[in-house]
Amino acid sequence: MPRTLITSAIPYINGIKHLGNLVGSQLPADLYARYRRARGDEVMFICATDEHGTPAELAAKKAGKPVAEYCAEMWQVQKDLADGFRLSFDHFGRSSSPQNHRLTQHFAARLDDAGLIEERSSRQVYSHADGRFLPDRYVEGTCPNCGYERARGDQCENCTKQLDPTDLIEPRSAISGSTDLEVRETKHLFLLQSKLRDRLDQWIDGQEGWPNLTVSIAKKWLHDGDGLQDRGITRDLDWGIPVQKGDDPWPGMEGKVFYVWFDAPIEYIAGTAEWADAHGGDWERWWRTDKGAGDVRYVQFMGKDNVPFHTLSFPATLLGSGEPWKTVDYLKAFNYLNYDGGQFSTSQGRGVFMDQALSILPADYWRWWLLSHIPENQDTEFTWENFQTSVNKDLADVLGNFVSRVTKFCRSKFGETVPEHVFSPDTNEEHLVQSLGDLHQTYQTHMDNIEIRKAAAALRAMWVLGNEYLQASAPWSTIKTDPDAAAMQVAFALNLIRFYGIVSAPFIPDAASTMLRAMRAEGAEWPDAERPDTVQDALTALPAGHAFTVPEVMFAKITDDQREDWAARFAGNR
Ligand SMILES: Nc1ncnc2c1ncn2[C@@H]1O[C@H](COP(=O)(O)OP(=O)(O)OP(=O)(O)O)[C@@H](O)[C@H]1O
Ligand SMILES: [Zn+2]
Repeated sequence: MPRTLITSAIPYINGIKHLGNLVGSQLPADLYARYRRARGDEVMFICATDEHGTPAELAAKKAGKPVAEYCAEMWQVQKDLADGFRLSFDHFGRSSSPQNHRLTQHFAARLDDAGLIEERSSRQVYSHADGRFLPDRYVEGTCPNCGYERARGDQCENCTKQLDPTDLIEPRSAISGSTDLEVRETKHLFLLQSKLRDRLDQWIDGQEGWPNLTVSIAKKWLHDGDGLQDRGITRDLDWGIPVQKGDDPWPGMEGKVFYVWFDAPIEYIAGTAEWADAHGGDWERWWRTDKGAGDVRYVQFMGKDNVPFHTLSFPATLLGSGEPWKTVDYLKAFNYLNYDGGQFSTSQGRGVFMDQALSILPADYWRWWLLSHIPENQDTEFTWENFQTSVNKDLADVLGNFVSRVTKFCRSKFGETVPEHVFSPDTNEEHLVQSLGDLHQTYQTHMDNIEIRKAAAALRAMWVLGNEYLQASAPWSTIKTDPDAAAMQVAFALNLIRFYGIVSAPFIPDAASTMLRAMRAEGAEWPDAERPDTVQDALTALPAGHAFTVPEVMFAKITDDQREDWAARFAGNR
């Protein structure tokens, strides 16, 4: 059985995620996980909260809670919202887990043994007004690379360059805004990424079929300017993974913790170990090529700003350890989703957030719009008009309407079972089988290649075919002259609902299970487009006499009043 390991960039703990975060990482990862499971793979789908670092400390302080307590609560909030969006993680872990402590300290020890860690006195920004060292992202200033004025000390979000706070022009404290900053000496561990540059370069060259966005970002930071820089991997903070060499103390590093970007990706592995401890499985067969992970295909999902960490920093940790760890096989990165003429922003509370979205509409409405408009090749924008149009057209008019018409018509004329009929395909049926077969093949290929917008377009086109078939065959007229033909048409259309229930499930899992439940066809298997006669077989799967029910309305249309109300309610900042 093929085995697929899937990870989504892990969401930071300090607040509820917006729809941009969702569509840039967790949601497409879920789409793919659901698809691979439907295709019969053994799947391990891991996500977690990213809990360390100053923003968590500050958010806890603001909430008046100890940071550990705050993180535990926010983990639950994020977990519940993930469930609400039907994100089918095998495990939703926490980067603060004991498993991650152990693994992070283990990797640091291995890297040190390999001569890839060096203790350096570094100069760090101390803020007199705040009475503390300022970690990277709490120093803001102008990017030396592109001139963006709100660059953070760890990275410029405008040009994606990884920065050190001391690189910034006109630095200021992001906590207090104070410019009364002083650079002080403090000792830190550095990962000698520069020594790994050639190995990383070869490793990237050895990858087949990586998307352009991924390769170009990686190559840029590998070669531009001075090339890949050594990276400080420790911080003067309280909340984090204590710096240790495996189980042993690290002399001189007392009181320091690992930098959040060092421990966060290791949580992909630790999250699998958490899963194993909770469920009694073996995590190493997913992660160690010497322990059975040789046949695993590992796919990562993330927004573009995370690409350097996943193509360079995390692989540096894995390769540098000298141990046979599984590295990523395919890395799917996304551009940004913007919100109504501007950017989504967690800090400014701009946009629609996951809890708000679910408070106004069920998950499938959002999943469909987000996935069919995912910022795959360029940034895209959420507007309420566009959202209303897509939902009303694709989900209500096309798919929902088809299911409703077919099931209600059958109930009124033949009762709630597939009518007795002889399958004698006429031109309409032959056309449908042919066209649906072609589209299904296209759909499957795009899903295999993780071309999400193209896959959504093919799925939508398959739904449209159902309505076209109904219009062309017109069983409500046929029944007056040729009841046998009408019975066959209705039976055919009921089978189409079952087919839609199967193939739509990765995108709209709730509506898909409504369709399959209504057709009493739960557990129906994916029709493999590669097999001959797949569609024809699928469209004759429900035999005469098979009972069904008429489902509740699957999708309500969004009214103009609702659209205006929501646009007003979610304008401005949270
Ligand atoms: N507008 C966006 N569109 C698509 N993906 C995004 C967007 N903003 C962030 N992401 C991605 O969301 C994932 C989770 O992000 P994370 O929780 O770390 O928040 P973040 O990157 O700090 O975003 P923000 O600054 O808006 O809080 C990351 O993979 C990131 O690349
Ligand atoms: Zn920049």
